[in-house]
Amino acid sequence: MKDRIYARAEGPPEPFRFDDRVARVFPDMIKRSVPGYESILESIGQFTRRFAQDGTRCYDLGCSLGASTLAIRHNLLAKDASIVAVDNSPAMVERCRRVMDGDPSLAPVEVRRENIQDTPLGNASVVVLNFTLQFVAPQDRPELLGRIRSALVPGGVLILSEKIGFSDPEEQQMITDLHVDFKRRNGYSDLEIAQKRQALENVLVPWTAQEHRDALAEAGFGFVTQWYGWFQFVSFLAQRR
Ligand SMILES: Nc1ncnc2c1ncn2[C@@H]1O[C@H](C[S@+](CC[C@H]([NH3+])C(=O)[O-])CC(=O)[O-])[C@@H](O)[C@H]1O
Ligand SMILES: O=C(O)C(=O)Cc1ccccc1
Repeated sequence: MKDRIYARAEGPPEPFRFDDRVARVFPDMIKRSVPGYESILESIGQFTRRFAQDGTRCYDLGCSLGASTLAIRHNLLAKDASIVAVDNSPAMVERCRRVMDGDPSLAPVEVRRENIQDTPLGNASVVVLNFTLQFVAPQDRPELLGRIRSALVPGGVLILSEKIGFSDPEEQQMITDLHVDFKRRNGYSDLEIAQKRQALENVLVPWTAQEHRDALAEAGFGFVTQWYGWFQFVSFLAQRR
């Protein structure tokens, strides 16, 4: 279904929430808003093949409708491995469960409706935060990254995709303008783009790439690389050494 959530002017928009209205149009919304989204999913599958270990768990934190969960599931070659997908939005979790039930692959998946800040984590070889950490309050991010690092087995990885910010205002403006062009080309009107930007203010709080690197190092990840970047949408691969 097509995303028309911000198509009409109805006064100042409410803060963005992952409610039923968003869940219904989410695949269309994320594809038209995040450049390279589908390539990132493909790479999450590739990383799962390389890093998932026998007898461990893979976590998809902030799973929405389970697109990353399926990328993991379809590439989970490790023996006795299972998947835990977590999201705190009832509308997303309900739909995600249906997606998993309708998928024929055999790897066991548990979908939990929980806050990723208190969901239990352990014996993990692959953890995915695909555009989720950006919605956690910045002051709470270090603790979550520390818990993820502690839950990983040696050699285990975190795939962390985020919309980042830039400390140089000129760079921030240029990248924002290029992203607006991208959204326009994907059929969003200037009104839709402006209203969504307002709705996301103080809800999606971007860190800079350096803030991400510092927090990952502080959490104890021994290796970090930014393997993906298109405009302000980037992804890091961080490994427990
Ligand atoms: N504290 C939290 N606890 C649990 N869930 C949360 C929390 N905060 C946000 N969420 C959930 O994180 C998801 C973020 S969308 C992820 C896309 C997906 N990863 C994908 O690969 O398609 C990204 C985006 O919309 O830009 C939403 O479903 C929220 O309910
Ligand atoms: O649309 C945007 O401008 C974004 O930053 C990406 C996005 C995609 C889906 C939900 C929230 C934000």
